[in-house]
Amino acid sequence: MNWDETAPSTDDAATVPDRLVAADADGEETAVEAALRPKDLEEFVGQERVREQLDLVLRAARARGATADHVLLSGAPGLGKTTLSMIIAAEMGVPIRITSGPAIQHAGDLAAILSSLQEGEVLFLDEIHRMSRPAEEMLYMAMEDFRVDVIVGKGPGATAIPLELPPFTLVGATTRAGLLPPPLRDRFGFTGHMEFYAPAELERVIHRSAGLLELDIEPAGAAEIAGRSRGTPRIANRLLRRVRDYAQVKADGVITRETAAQALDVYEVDGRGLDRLDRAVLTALLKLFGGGPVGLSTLAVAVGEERETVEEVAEPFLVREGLLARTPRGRIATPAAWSHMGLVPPQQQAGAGGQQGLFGP
Ligand SMILES: Nc1ncnc2c1ncn2[C@@H]1O[C@H](COP(=O)(O)OP(=O)(O)OP(=O)(O)O)[C@@H](O)[C@H]1O
Repeated sequence: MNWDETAPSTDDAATVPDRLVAADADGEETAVEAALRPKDLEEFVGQERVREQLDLVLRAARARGATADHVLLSGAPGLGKTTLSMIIAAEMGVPIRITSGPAIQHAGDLAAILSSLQEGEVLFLDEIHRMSRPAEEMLYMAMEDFRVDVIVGKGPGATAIPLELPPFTLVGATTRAGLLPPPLRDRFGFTGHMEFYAPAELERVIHRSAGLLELDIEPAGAAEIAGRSRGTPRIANRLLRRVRDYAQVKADGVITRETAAQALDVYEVDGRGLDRLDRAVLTALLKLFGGGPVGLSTLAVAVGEERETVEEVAEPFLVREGLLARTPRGRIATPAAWSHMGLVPPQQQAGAGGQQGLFGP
């Protein structure tokens, strides 16, 4: 494998340092993650539809003795896009080159990578939606005709020198498929959308990782971690490692439901996967603003965080979980938010004659 660069795989979103439930990989995690990556489609947990479709695409290409079609993988961070790209290369028996959109600032950067690919090689382009425009245009031709025009010189004297490329498979990954220009999207032969994982699937991921790390884990312990992992294997693996530390220091090393729950309580990741920031946002919304509606800026000031942090780091998960809603009048808490935080909505406290809330009595 060949790493062209190791730029962080975050979007432009605000980040909170050392957040245990962040879906992006932190710098030191890469090596640990590499050890836990499934090596083939058989080992890859969940994503049944994408897996089945991809299996057909790869088998057919192998049977024809051809290079596999270009593949676009979309989905949130930490769901396994990089892992799947490595599996594609492994299944096809070819090497893989890994780079990312932000690392390719000039068309020349891309030309250098493309011209050094081996025949059949997989080029994994993470965050493909963040590539520069000239590089993107060069990629169109490379994907379609396995050829690029390298521009030599400047101004009226500039000439385009055509460069033949070996056939290769581009695997593009994006958190936002909608941001890709249609001409680029159309050049992929197969698009797979990665979904968040069901708790039972995360349990399988956790058992598999526990096996590789030689940990003693009970099924109920795995279920407890899975329930707090926000549908994301990367978070599940990270929580597992923290629980392992706790079990080693505070218990006899065995990961039971109790050990897992106690460990994750220490790390302030609650039963539903909310962390300190998520809970602070909900607490302010419920206790200070009666469940809303309240404007984002006001909510951010109340929590003592930047507006972007609340909007980009905390809110997406709270919205996904059905705990918070964004409305034109501001943020509101849902009934589920009140019950998750163990609080009673004001209209219920006031009894039947009390003020009618947004969700009725
Ligand atoms: N389906 C899966 N089965 C088992 N483990 C998985 C699966 N998907 C992801 N993982 C594990 O989760 C971790 C993160 O996966 P990966 O790096 O592939 O995510 P990603 O979608 O590429 O994230 P990013 O977009 O942030 O780069 C890896 O350690 C990998 O082992």
